[in-house]
Amino acid sequence: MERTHTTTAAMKHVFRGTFIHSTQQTPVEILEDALLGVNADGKVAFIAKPEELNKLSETFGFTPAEVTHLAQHEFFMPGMVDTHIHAPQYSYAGTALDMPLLQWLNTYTFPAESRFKSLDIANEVYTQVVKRTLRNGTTTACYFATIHTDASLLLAQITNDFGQRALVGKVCMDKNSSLKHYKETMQESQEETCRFISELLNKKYPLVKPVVTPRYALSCTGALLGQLGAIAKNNHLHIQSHISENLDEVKLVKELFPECTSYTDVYHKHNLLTDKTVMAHGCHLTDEELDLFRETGASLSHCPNSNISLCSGLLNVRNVLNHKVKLGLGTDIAGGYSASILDAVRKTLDVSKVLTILEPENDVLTFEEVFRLATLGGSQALSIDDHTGNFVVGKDFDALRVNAAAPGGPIDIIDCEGPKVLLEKFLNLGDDRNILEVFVAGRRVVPFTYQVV
Ligand SMILES: O=c1[nH]c(=O)c2nc[nH]c2[nH]1
Ligand SMILES: [Zn+2]
Repeated sequence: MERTHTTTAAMKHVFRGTFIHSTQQTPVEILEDALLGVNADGKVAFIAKPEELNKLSETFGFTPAEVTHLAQHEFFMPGMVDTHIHAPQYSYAGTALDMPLLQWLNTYTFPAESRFKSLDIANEVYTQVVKRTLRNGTTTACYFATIHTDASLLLAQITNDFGQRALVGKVCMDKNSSLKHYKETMQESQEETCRFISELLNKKYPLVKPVVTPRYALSCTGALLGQLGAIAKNNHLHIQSHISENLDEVKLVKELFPECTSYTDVYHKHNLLTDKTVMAHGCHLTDEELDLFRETGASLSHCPNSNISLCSGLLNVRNVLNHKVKLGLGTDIAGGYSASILDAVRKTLDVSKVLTILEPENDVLTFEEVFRLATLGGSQALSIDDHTGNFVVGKDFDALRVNAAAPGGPIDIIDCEGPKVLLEKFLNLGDDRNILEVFVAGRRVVPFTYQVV
C-alpha cells in the first residue's frame, strides 16, 4: 500500500498514536505509534512510522511541535456510516414501537412526517438529528426526509452547515390510503424530485448529495417507480428505498405487481437496482433475489434495531456476505430507537448470535467483521469508498478520536489493555462520552463550533 504522496500545501493536522481501521483484506488493522498527516484539502497525506518524522516535516512543511500526540487509551478509527435513517422520524424516536410495520406507518409515521410541511418543525428536528448523529460518530448519513421539497432542502443545508457527509432524499409517494393529504400525485412527485435535485446540486455543497427516494413499492405506482428510475439514470444519482422488511408487505407487493417475479424484480424492472442503490432491510429476500443484488451491484442496509423493534424479521448477514452483496449498517430511526451506529453494531452481533442459537451451523459474525460493516462496509454500500471508509493516503480524513477511558464515561479499563481490546470494549460498551473529536474531510465537526443563528 502506498503510504505517502508529496504535496507542498501546509498540513491541517498531524497526529501520532494508534489508528485502527478495516481494509479489504483484514477487518481490523492496527497501526500502533503511527504518524498520520491530513493536508489542507482534508485528505490523508501520509501514514508513516515515527522514525520518518524529520523527513516528513521537511517534505510536508510542518514542525515536530505541531504534532498532536494521542494519550494512552486513545485511538483513531474511521467515522461510522449510517446507511439508512429517517430524519423526520427522530421527532418520535424511542416511542411507538408496539405494532408491526404497516400499522406502524399508518398510525405513527405518516402523521408525524406530514408535519414537516412546516419549516420551523423541520429546522428544529433536523438540527437535533444531525447533531445527535454526529456526536455519536456518524460522519456519513444516508437520510430519508419527507415528501416536502423545501424541508428536504433544509435538511441538506443543515448537514452541510454542521459538516456531516450526507445523501439526502426527498421522499416520493403517490399512494397512501391512510392519510390522504400525505401523498403526492405522480406528476408532483416527479416534478418536485427534479426541483429537489437541481436546487440541491446548485448549492454545490461539497459533502451533501441528493438521492432518489421512492419510499417503497407499496407507496408508489409502477409509473412513478419507472420515472424515478429514469431520473436516477439520467443524472447518475444514488437511489434508496425499502425492500422485503415484513412478510405482510412482501405478500402485498406480490399481489400488486403480479407481472414481477419477486419484490427485487419490481425494483429491477423499473431500473431502480444499480451500483448506487441501497435498499433497507431485505430480511425476507430469497437467494435468487440476493443474486440479483450482486449482479446489479445494489447493496443492503442492515437495520437490526428496527427489525427487532417492529418484529419484522432477522436478516442473515452471513448469507448476504456469502452472496457477495455489499452491506452496511443503518439505525432506521424511528423503527429503530437508537440514533447511534454503535447500537447497530451491538444489535448486528446479537441477531447473528440469535440465528446461531436457532441454527447452530450458522457462522456467527465476529466483532471485527461488524466493525468493518460500520465503517468501510457502509461506505462501500453507498459507493463512496473511493474517498472515505478507512485510512488510506488520498482518501478524506473522516475519523473519530476515541478515548476508551474517558473520565466519567461508561468503560472501566482494568488492566493495561492493548488496542484491540480497547476497540472491542468501545464497540460493546462505549458511547458519545468516549468520542472526543469527530473529523469529516479533515474538518473538526465535534465538539461543535457551528452555531445556529
Ligand atoms: O422501517 C421502515 N420505515 C419507514 O419509514 C418505511 N416506509 C416504508 N417502509 C418502511 N420501513
Ligand atoms: Zn426505513
